[in-house]
Amino acid sequence: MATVIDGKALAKKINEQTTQRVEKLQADYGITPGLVVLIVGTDQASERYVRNKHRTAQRLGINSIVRQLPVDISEAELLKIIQQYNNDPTIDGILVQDPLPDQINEKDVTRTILPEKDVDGFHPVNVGKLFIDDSTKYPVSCTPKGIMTMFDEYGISLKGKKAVMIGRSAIVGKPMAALMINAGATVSILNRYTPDIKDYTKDADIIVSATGQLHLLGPDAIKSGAVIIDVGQNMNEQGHLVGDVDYDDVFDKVGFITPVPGGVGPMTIATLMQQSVDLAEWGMQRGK
Ligand SMILES: NC(=O)C1=CN([C@@H]2O[C@H](COP(=O)(O)OP(=O)(O)OC[C@H]3O[C@@H](n4cnc5c(N)ncnc54)[C@H](OP(=O)(O)O)[C@@H]3O)[C@@H](O)[C@H]2O)C=CC1
Ligand SMILES: Nc1nc(=O)c2c([nH]1)NC[C@@H]1CN(c3ccc(C(=O)N[C@@H](CCC(=O)O)C(=O)O)cc3)C=[N+]21
Repeated sequence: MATVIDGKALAKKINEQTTQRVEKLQADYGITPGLVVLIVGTDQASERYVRNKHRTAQRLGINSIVRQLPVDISEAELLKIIQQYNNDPTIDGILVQDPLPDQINEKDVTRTILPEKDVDGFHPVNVGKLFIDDSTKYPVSCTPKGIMTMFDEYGISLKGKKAVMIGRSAIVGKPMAALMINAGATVSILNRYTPDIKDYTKDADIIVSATGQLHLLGPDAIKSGAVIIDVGQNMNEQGHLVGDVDYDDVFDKVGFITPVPGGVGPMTIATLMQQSVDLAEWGMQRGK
């Protein structure tokens, strides 16, 4: 029998802790964590995620600012806006929502956000710290970090495990692989050119899938008792939100599985809130 990893319930628990931390920062130091989300253009899915983030932040007592920018904004203009928030002491975290239009080079954006305000953990300095498993405090991409919280909560150890990461993006695949390497797993990172992903997935103890491909994994692709973490957000043939994995078909075979919706998604948002407060606390400790 599979255990469902209930991301929604765990997110609620994390959000309660975050609320208490926000209250304490306010009571002890008169500080309210500030998060700014910049969204370029009017991608529907992006707008929905940003709305969710904004609502959650407000509920938790975080000062959340959402700025919708025109789809034809120049890169120079966007970088200037980021600089303004870099210099704004009321802002602790800056997030620029993916995807960005073609005229904007994502890496320029990533480099411009101060590492100390990089709530997504995308800045090269923070990515470098993750790869060297640095012992200081630094932000990490929220989706992979939230998945590590899920492993922890459900007593899933990575040490000595065979883990497969399907996808190699800067937001999910690479940082997730790094976290699993740091936790002692043996990690394979697959991409669209991997000739046959089953060669890897059928032996894996842990599979994290972040591809955005419907029906990527069925029961034939997985080992009995495997842990399945489904990051994908896809619309199926019936117009429902589903993951990369055929959930119902694999359910009886797996050990643990995250549902979509209600798995990784809510944990991404809870981790973003948690990390916004982390940045505010760390800033204060540095004597910002
Ligand atoms: N739940 C959440 O909180 C979040 C969900 N998502 C969702 O996760 C999915 C991935 O997002 P993101 O990482 O941003 O997407 P990207 O498009 O940046 O990356 C997708 C990755 O999947 C790989 N891939 C695509 N098809 C296959 C295949 N058939 N076999 C093996 N690898 C494949 C690509 O390979 P290649 O590099 O070779 O092109 C790429 O590395 C999306 O559905 C997105 O909506 C994303 C972020 C957060
Ligand atoms: N700079 C940046 N940082 C991000 O973290 C980032 C981004 N850009 N661009 C887009 C992706 C995607 N993403 C999601 C967040 C929450 C859900 C989520 O809450 N999903 C719900 C369903 C929500 C719904 O109803 O659509 C669930 O799975 O239960 C999904 C996806 C963050 N992203």
